[in-house]
Amino acid sequence: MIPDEDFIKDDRVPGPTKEEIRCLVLCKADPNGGETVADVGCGTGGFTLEFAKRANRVYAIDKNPQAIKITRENLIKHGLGENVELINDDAEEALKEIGDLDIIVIGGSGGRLSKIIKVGARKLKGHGRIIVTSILLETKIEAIQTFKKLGFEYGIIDVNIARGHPLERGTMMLANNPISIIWGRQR
Ligand SMILES: C[S@@+](CC[C@H](N)C(=O)[O-])C[C@H]1O[C@@H](n2cnc3c(N)ncnc32)[C@H](O)[C@@H]1O
Repeated sequence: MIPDEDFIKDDRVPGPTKEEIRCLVLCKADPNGGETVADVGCGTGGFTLEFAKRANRVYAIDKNPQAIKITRENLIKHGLGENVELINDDAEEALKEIGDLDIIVIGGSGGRLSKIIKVGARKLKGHGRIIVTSILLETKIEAIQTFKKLGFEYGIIDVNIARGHPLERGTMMLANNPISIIWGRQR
């Protein structure tokens, strides 16, 4: 897993998704090397880089051109990118244009989550899965409701991570913001 501090960051682009959360998303996505993956709302490329190392092909999609630029820079910094296509477009439009997918990770939806999941679901191969990360209560409810409507199996975890920070007298545990991971797959 790539440490958070090894990513190039930008004030105009949120991310990277914290290392421990990337780890759990990979666990739920369970890539074995042969998959085609879409990282929807790639931001700084947190998921894009991890999947570039573990899947066959990755589409990194973001509507913010600065996010695409930073993701490209992070791929280059880490010697990755040969199997990555960067797409600067809105998620729904981009997903319509690309081929079949095994894994879709959604880290940003701009209030269009339900639509994005539905468009993405049409591209999923039989065993395909969609993983959503969410900091908003409303987003996780929307994800679950959409998976239910699609007849998908689904699951959710809330993750609260506290990292140890060394102080003079000991180690202080500092909490990160809680985040939810919601996943769905065809039955
Ligand atoms: C929280 S950031 C994702 C961080 C990323 N997972 C990382 O590790 O750097 C969310 C991103 O989603 C993008 N986004 C939001 N709505 C979108 C949409 N409808 N289509 C494409 N990108 C979108 C934003 O531009 C932003 O860069």
